[in-house]
Amino acid sequence: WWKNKKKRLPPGPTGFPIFGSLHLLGEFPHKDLHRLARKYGHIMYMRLGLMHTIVISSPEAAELFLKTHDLVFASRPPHESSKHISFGQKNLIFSEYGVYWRDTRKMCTIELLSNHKINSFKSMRREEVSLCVESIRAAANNRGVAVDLSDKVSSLSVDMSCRMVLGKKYKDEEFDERGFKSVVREGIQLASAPNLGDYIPFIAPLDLQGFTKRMKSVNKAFDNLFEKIIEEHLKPNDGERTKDFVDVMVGFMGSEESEYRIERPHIKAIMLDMLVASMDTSSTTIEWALSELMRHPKAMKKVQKELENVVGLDKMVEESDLGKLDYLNMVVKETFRLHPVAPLLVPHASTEDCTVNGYHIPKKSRVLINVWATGRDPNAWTDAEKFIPERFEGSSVDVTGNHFQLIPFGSGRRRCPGIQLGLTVVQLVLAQLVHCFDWELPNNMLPEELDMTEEFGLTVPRAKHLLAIPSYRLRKSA
Ligand code: HEM
Repeated sequence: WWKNKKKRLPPGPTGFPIFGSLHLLGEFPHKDLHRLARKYGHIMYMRLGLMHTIVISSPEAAELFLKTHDLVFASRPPHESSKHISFGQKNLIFSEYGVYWRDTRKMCTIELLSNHKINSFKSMRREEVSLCVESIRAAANNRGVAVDLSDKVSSLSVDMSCRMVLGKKYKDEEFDERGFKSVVREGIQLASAPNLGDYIPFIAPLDLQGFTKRMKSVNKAFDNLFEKIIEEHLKPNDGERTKDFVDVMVGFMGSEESEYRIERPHIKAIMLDMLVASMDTSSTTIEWALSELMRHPKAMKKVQKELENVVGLDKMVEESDLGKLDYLNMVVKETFRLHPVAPLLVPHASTEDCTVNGYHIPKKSRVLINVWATGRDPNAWTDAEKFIPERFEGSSVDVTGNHFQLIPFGSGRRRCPGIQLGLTVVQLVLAQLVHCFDWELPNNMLPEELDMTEEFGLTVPRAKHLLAIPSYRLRKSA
């Protein structure tokens, strides 16, 4: 402590013994940290519990941590929920920087998330999106009745993720008496709830919040399902089935790598990663994009006009159309800017002492990159609080991690490996829902009256479900 004090840590609030500054974080930590950064600066130090925590709040600072010193900050801190839910933190998302992380990431990137693999699921996506459109079209026959769009989009996303990762859709009753979606939700909720054990490790075994018991129960439910699925995948494939993620991973089972051997717990942890990482991220973004379009009818009309010109009212959108939908892509970028799915990314951790911008950053610091703040930085964005997709007209700024004012997928070594898949799903579903239907808010609600309150979690969705009244707009033959 004395040594660190002499070495000039970044500025930040002084906390209490043991708890540090945990009391400063409320319901929306990204907003609290944004407020604190305005006072203390874009590289801020605070102690959360016993943990050194560095909070980054500007594009320039993010570049220093994710590019200039990327290697030092490419690890993850220990995480209670990954330990208990994700098979001993053997997952990719939370694994420490090292050989295991590098090899599993390579396997996922090449074997599971490559363009070739993503394309092999194109017809599955078309089928599932069509089913969703059909169910909304049926609802549209009851003129004037609102559908729960949040629910529709979330179910679509769950079904697509299950088919891609596990090979088929799982009905709630095939899982556990609690049902598949509710156990996934419970897992996600537990993973994002502030767990005192993460901040004050020596009290973790006391399980004062009762989280560990619930996490073990969630793990048990997944374990049973995943064991069944692995067994099914070990049987010879009759050639009818498209090779899914589990097929690929089962192929690696038992393989001896230099420092570890891939066994069932590793595979189960990565299966869970892929499900969680693909389910809520895409649906949350689609939900926010639809909400913004409903609040901005001119932008909605502009997207529909573009779709009319590029696709036409005689047919639905195909994935091959997506590259031609310039304005739709600007809407997606603007949505990521204002509503990043993971506003603090996933915590990074430093593997050694490091000096950044003259500040001492101790080894094993947690680093939180506040992309909710960088997306609103007034030095990088004009009228930063306003939804203006046109700001991207003629701009080279994209979301892939090269422009630090917009990094909803992170940047550097720990950048999201599912960007291509995530973007495809978001663009396709959004385009289809806006192309096939006109949307009206219920109860004569004015666009500006739509509640945009967030709910903080592992992802940050709308607090209240988005309800809207559809009317089918394609020609009857479509
Ligand atoms: C809209 C969609 C998505 C968004 C916004 C998103 C965002 C993110 C973010 C912010 C991170 C953390 C980056 C960091 O720590 O610096 C991440 C990591 C990750 N994402 Fe995504 N993601 C999306 C879709 C997906 C999909 C579809 C998959 C795969 C099926 C996926 C798999 C992963 C994995 C495995 C990691 C951990 C990478 C590592 O730690 O090395 N993501 N994602």
